[in-house]
Amino acid sequence: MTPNAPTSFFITGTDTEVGKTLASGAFILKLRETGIKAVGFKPVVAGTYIDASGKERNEDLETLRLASGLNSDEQSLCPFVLGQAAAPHLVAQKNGVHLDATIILDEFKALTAAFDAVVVEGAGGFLVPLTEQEDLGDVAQAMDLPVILVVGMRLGCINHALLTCEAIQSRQLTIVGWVANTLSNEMPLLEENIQTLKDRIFAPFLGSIPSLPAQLNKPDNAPYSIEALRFAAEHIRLPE
Ligand SMILES: Nc1ncnc2c1ncn2[C@@H]1O[C@H](COP(=O)(O)OP(=O)(O)OP(=O)(O)O)[C@@H](O)[C@H]1O
Ligand SMILES: C[C@H](N)[C@H](N)CCCCCC(=O)O
Ligand SMILES: [Mg+2]
Repeated sequence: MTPNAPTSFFITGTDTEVGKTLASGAFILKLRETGIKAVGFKPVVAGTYIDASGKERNEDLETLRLASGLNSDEQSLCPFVLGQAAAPHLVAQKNGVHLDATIILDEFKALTAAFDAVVVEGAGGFLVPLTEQEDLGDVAQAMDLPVILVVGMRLGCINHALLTCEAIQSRQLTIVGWVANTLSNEMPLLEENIQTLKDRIFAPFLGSIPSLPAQLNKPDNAPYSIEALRFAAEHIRLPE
C-alpha cells in the first residue's frame, strides 16, 4: 500500500444481492493482512434468521464480524437490525422505527475511534431510502468516505454501474475503485462486459471476483465462510 492510500471505505453496489458483503469481507481481510485493525459496519440491515443457539442474526453482520476477527456479540456493527428482508425504510415504517442518520453516524464515529479503519457496507444500491427525507447516499456523503463500487456482473449491470457512478459523483464523493463480481451464473460475454465498464468507469479497476467454487457457495441466510472471503480477497487489490 502507498503511504496515503485510503483505508476506510463506503462499499456500494449496482443493486442488492450483487456481492457487496463478499467484497466488503474480502477488503477487511486484505486490510487486516497489512496490519491495519479494520472493522465492518452496516448503517441498517433488513432480514434476520435464528442461529443454532436461538439468537436473531443477520448474515451480512456475521460475515463482517468474521472478517473483522470479532467474536459474536463483541461489538455492535449496525445500529438498526430489522427482521424482514425488504426495503429498509418500509420495514422500519411498519415497525415504528425511525432510521435516524444521526444515530448511524454516531455509531460509525465510535467505530472510527476504536479501530484503524472502517469498511461500511451499504444496503442495496446507492440511493436506497432511509426515511422520507434521507437516503444512504446522504449517509455516505456525511461519512465523507471514498467509495468502492461493486458491480454484480449480470445483464443490465453496465447501465446500473454508470448511473451509480453519476449518483456518487453528484454527492461530491470520490470513487477510489470498482470491483467486478461474477455471481453464481457467469454471464455471457463476461470479459467484454468488464472491458466496457473499464472504458467507461473513470476509477481504478480493483479486480474481478470469479464465481465461488461450489464448495464455497453459501445457502441464503447464512454468512460467508472465511474461505470464501479469502478466495475473493485473492482476486482484488486495495485502492492505492
Ligand atoms: N462471486 C460469487 N459467486 C457465487 N455466488 C455469489 C458471488 N457473489 C455473490 N454471490 C451470491 O449472491 C448472493 C448475494 O451476495 P451478497 O449477499 O454478497 O450481496 P449484497 O450486495 O451484499 O446484498 P445486500 O444488498 O443484501 O447486502 C449471495 O447468496 C451469494 O452467495
Ligand atoms: C433486504 C435486502 N437484502 C437489502 N438489504 C435491502 C435492499 C433494499 C432495496 C430497495 C430498492 O432499491 O428497491
Ligand atoms: Mg450485503
